[in-house]
Amino acid sequence: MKHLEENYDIVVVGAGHAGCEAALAGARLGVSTIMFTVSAESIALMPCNPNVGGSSKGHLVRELDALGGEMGKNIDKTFIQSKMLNCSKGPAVHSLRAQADKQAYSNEMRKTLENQENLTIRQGEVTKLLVEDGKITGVKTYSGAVYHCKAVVLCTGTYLKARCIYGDVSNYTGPNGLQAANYLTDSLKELGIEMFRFKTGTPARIAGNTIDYSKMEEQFGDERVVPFSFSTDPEDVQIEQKSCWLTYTNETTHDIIRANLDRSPLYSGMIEGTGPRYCPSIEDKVVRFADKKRHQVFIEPEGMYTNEMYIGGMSSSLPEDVQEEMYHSVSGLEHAKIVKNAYAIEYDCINPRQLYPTLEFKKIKGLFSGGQFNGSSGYEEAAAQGLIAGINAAMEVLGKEQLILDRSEAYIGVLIDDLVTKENHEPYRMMTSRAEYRLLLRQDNADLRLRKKGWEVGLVDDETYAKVVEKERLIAEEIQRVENTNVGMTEAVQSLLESKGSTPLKSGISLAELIRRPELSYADVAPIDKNRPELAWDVQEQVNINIKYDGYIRRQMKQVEQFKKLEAKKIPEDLDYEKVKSLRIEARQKLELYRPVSIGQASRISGVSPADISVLLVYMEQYGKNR
Ligand SMILES: Cc1cc2nc3c(=O)[nH]c(=O)nc-3n(C[C@H](O)[C@H](O)[C@H](O)COP(=O)(O)OP(=O)(O)OC[C@H]3O[C@@H](n4cnc5c(N)ncnc54)[C@H](O)[C@@H]3O)c2cc1C
Repeated sequence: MKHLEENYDIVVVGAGHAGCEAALAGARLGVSTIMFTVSAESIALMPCNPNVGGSSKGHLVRELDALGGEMGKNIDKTFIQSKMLNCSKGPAVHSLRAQADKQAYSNEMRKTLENQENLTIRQGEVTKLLVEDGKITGVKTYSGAVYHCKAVVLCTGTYLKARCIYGDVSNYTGPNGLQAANYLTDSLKELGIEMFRFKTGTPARIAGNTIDYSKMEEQFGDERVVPFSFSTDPEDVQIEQKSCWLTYTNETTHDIIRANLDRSPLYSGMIEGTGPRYCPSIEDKVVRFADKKRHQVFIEPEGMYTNEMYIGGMSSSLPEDVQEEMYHSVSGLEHAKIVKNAYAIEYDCINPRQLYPTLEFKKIKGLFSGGQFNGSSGYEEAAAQGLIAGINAAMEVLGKEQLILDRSEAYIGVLIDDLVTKENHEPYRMMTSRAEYRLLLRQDNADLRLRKKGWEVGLVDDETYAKVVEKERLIAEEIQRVENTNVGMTEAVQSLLESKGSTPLKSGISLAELIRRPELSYADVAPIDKNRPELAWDVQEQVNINIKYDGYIRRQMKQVEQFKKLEAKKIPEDLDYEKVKSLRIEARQKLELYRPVSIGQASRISGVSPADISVLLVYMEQYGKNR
C-alpha cells in the first residue's frame, strides 16, 4: 500500500506547552521541524488552571524567556490579571503569577507557530517510533504515513492511554474530552523504555453568573504590573485587569467529602496512577490534613470570552452528585451551576531516569523528550523542558555542543537534574525549596544569568544580548560608585534616617552600608545621594539586591565553586562499574542504572554514599592514567 513519506530534521510529538517550545526552538535554530498534535485545537491548551507562573514556576518562565523561549512573551500578550507573589519575603522567593485568558493564550501561541519559518504543524497521531541501530530515524502515524528525521522530541503530556475519571464514570479520552493517543506507549515499550502511570486532576468549572461574590474576598492584580518577558515593554502590560475571588471550604464541605470517600475512585482503587503530592485533590487534603478546619478556594476567570470560573484548590474525582453537594457547601457557591465536572486523569509517562541531562534518551540516539511525559506536572515545568529538549535536538542535528544548565545556574537546571537523577515516583512539581542556591537564582536576574547562553545557542539575537551586557556594566558601575560614596553626619542625612526609623550616624559611612540596613533601600537613600545617575528600574533593582544581600550572595557563590568542581569531573561514558571493585553492590547497581555524567551527578543519586564517591574518584584517577 502507498503511504505518504516526508523528510524533516526534527519531529516534535505534541503541541502542548512543551511541544510548542521545542518546535519553536528547533525551527528558530534553522532546522526543518514538524510538530504533531492529536488535535490542532489543543495547541498550547491549558487543561487545568488558567494561569502562568506562581511560586518557583515564575522563575522557570523568566529563565525560559532569557534563553529565547516563548511562554513569557505569550502570557504578556494574553494575561488578564498579574501579581508578584511573596513580596513580603526576600527577593529569592518573589514570584510572578499571571492569570491567562485561556483562549487568547492558545490562539496567540498558534499564530506565532503558524508564522514561524521552518515549522510545519500537522494534526495526526504518532503511533510508532522508527529506530535503527540504536538511533532514531523517523516516526509513523496512525494513517501509515512515515516522517523520516534525524531527531524526535516526545512531548505527549497527559494524552498517552489517557483515562478521565470521576466517581464510577470513566472515559478513555485526553483532557477536555479530546482524543487520547493510544498506540505510542506500545512502541515505546517495545523499544525497552520503562513507563510509569501517573494521574492528576482538575476542579469543576462553574458559571460565573451563579456565584454570589458578595460572600467572597475580591483579589485584585498589582497596581504596577511587571512583565514576564525581558523583551516586553513594561508600559504595554499596564492594562485594566479582571478580579479573582477568595473563599473557603468549611466543616460541612469536609463532612460531605469524608462521608463519600468510599465512592471516590482514588480511595476505592479504581485509579491506579500516582498523583502529585504537592497539588492534591480536595479529598486528599481533607484526609491528609484532617485537623485543618478550612482550605482556601480561589475563584478565577477562565478568560474574557467566557463566564466560566475555575475553582482553584478544589480538584476532585468524586461522583457528580457529591461534587454538586460539596461545591454548594462553600460560601458563595450555594446556588452555583457546574459547567464542567471536576475529574482526574490517568496517563502514561516515562521514568525520566532514562534520560541524560540533555533530555536525550540514553538508549536511543536522537530521541529527546520534555514535559509531563517526563514525569513532571505544570505548564511551566513542561515549557522549560520542551525548550531544552528542542534546543538539544537542534544542536544534535547541527552537530553542535548540547546545552546543559546545572543546579547553580537555573531552576531549569534543578528541575532537569532532579528528574534525571533522583527517584521520581509521582508528578514532579517545581518548588523554591528544591533549589540550593536560590539567592542566586532569582526571577529578577534570569536575564543576567541566562541571556548569554541563549545567545550562544542562537536563540537570542545580538541586539538583545548587547542590551544585557550593557545592563551588567551599568549595575557593576553603580554598585562600585555606591560602595565608594561616603555620607557624613549632616542634618539631611540624620533627618532622612530618622524619618525611616533608622539609627542616626555617629561617624561617616558609605551609602552601601546604609542600604544594607534592613529598614533602608537603594531608593530610600536617593535624597542624600546627590550624584546618582538616572538608571532604569531594573538596573536599580539589581543594585539594591546586590548591595543588600552582598554577604549572603558571596557565601552562596563560594558554595557554587565547590559544587562546580564536582560537576566538572566528568565520568567517561564507557566506564564499566563492574570493574570498580570496592564499590558497594547497591551503589554499583544505581550507577549502572543512572549512568551519571559527572561525579557531581553521581553524588546526588540516592543509594550512592560519599564513601562510594571517594572510591569512584580513586578509580577514575587510575583509569585516566591507564588510558
Ligand atoms: C486534568 C488536568 C489537570 C491538570 N492540572 C494542572 C494544573 O493545575 N496546573 C498545571 O500547571 N498543570 C496541570 N496539568 C498538567 C498540565 O496540563 C501539563 O503539565 C502541561 O499541559 C503539560 O504540557 P505538555 O506539553 O507536557 O503536554 P500537554 O499539554 O498534555 O500536550 C500534549 C500534546 O501532545 C499531543 N500528543 C500526545 N500524544 C500524541 C501522539 N501520539 N501523536 C501526536 N500528538 C500527540 C497532544 O495532542 C497535545 O498537543 C493538568 C492536566 C490535566 C489534563
